[in-house]
Amino acid sequence: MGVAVMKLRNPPVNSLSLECLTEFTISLEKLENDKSIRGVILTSECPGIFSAGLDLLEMYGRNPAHYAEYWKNVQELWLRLYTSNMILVSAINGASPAGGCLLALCCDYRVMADNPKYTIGLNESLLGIVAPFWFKDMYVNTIGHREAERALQLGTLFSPAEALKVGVVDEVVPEDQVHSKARSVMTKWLAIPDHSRQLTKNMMRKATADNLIKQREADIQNFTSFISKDSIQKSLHMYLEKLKQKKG
Ligand SMILES: CCCCCCCCCCCC/C=C/CC(=O)SCCNC(=O)CCNC(=O)[C@H](O)C(C)(C)COP(=O)(O)OP(=O)(O)OC[C@H]1O[C@@H](n2cnc3c(N)ncnc32)[C@H](O)[C@@H]1OP(=O)(O)O
Repeated sequence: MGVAVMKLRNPPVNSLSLECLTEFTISLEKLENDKSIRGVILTSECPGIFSAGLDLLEMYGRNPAHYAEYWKNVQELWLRLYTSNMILVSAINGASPAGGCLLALCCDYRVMADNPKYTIGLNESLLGIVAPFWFKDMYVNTIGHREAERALQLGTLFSPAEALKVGVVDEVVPEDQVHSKARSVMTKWLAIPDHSRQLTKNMMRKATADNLIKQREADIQNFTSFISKDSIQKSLHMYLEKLKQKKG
């Protein structure tokens, strides 16, 4: 039926390393250029984890040129996903913090597994960092200004039930039905003529995408100088240590 399934596989936690981001972008571009493909289901092959988000090791202890290169690729993937002409449905089968949530938010429809261990949200503030304006814009577009304002400041990671209530996801289903539900949602979306759906999607998303496109270079500079600060590097160090200690 012209649907591809993209399975994220970068063990152990599907963090979006530079290599993973690049591969993701290339795969997406190939699908976009393949006229037989009308929809993509985005999911994970890592048990219990959709994606741990951006790779912290790409943002910690590196040099400014590396940060700039990394951020350019993060922007590129986001622009491709957010403005894709294809129907994107995410089958969220695990934890989905920060950049993981960002991937899901780019989709046209989000189905999440009903497992309270899985959480989703833009938790950047918990790391001592700030979600960039285009992460924020997309959050506002999805859950509204008030909910986004609160969730961004608190760095809220929502359980599936909470995520459904606030609108971060569209549907929560038993874990063993996530993929079948994503397929049935896709079937419904495929019934809509592509040209009218694509024009409508473009109308809804263009202003948000353009907001980044017109200031990509400045955004890279902002990221690079922000992430290079000693205080921010210290916060990231502490967060990484906390992740290590969690293991005991
Ligand atoms: C007003 C002006 C301001 C200027 C603004 C400028 C804008 C710039 C701001 C910068 C914004 C940057 C945006 C960032 C977005 C992100 O995505 S940041 C990443 C956020 N991710 C997380 O917080 C997730 C952290 N991970 C977890 O919570 C857990 O690992 C998990 C729930 C995903 C899985 O748990 P579990 O299965 O128990 O595995 P762990 O033992 O915790 O982890 C295994 C292994 O993986 C490492 N790891 C985990 N996450 C990451 C990651 N994101 N990146 C790199 N590595 C990660 C973890 O440390 C373990 O490593 P070791 O085995 O100990 O080596």
